Amino acid sequence: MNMDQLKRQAAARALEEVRDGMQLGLGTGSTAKHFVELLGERVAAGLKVIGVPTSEATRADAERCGVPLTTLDEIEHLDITVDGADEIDPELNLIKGGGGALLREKIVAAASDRMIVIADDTKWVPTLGGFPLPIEVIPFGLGATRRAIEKAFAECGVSGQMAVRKAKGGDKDGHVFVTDGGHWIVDAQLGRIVDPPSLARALSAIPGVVEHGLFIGLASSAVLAGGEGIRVIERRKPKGD
Ligand SMILES: O=C(CO)[C@H](O)[C@H](O)COP(=O)(O)O
Repeated sequence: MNMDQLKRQAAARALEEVRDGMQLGLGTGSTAKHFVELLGERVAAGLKVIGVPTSEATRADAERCGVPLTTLDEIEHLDITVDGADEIDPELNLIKGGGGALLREKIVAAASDRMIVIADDTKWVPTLGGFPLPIEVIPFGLGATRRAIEKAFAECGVSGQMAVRKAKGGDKDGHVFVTDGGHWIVDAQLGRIVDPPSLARALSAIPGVVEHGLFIGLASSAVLAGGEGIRVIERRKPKGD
């Protein structure tokens, strides 16, 4: 089974948790796209749900698949968000933002009763940090923000190269990548993040940082698809801890 088939399997398993009448957060990325497509098939067969997309790309996919959409201004809470991840550790802390949608993804996950992470099992790691940590920043004063980020890294026992993300492919190829919110992303190659909650707090305190890709205490469960089948890992602590 190839990687794409594994991603679709994980998405199909998460879909089993969806019930009639649910309000859903719809994640971003190639795995979440499978979920949106499979959800669209169920909607066509009569399932009544409504979704909040975490990016303009997911909005377009959901519209194409016939999934009705709303916003967090129109509804008060979400039952489940289903989203992918770039890395997942045994505490179900995540690195997200490889697709650049981390800000909306975090807002939507935080507004949900449950966040189900779907992934192929290569995303499961003992310690976060192999994947470059995306940090969404305001372009104004970027030099000062980068220095503050470096200081936060040093205080949290990590270090590594930072690079402003560039768009790959399409008509924006090679230009600075701009998020749906109009911000930039700095990717930090940290290697090993010894204390993700401390680093998350330190980065959140920097004025020029809009959001970062450390999702701490947000995921309720992870559905991991691999060559030997599907593993579902439940978070032990309550959401938010
Ligand atoms: O965080 C994300 C987008 O901002 C994605 O969920 C993450 O990058 C995983 O993507 P994929 O399912 O394509 O591997």
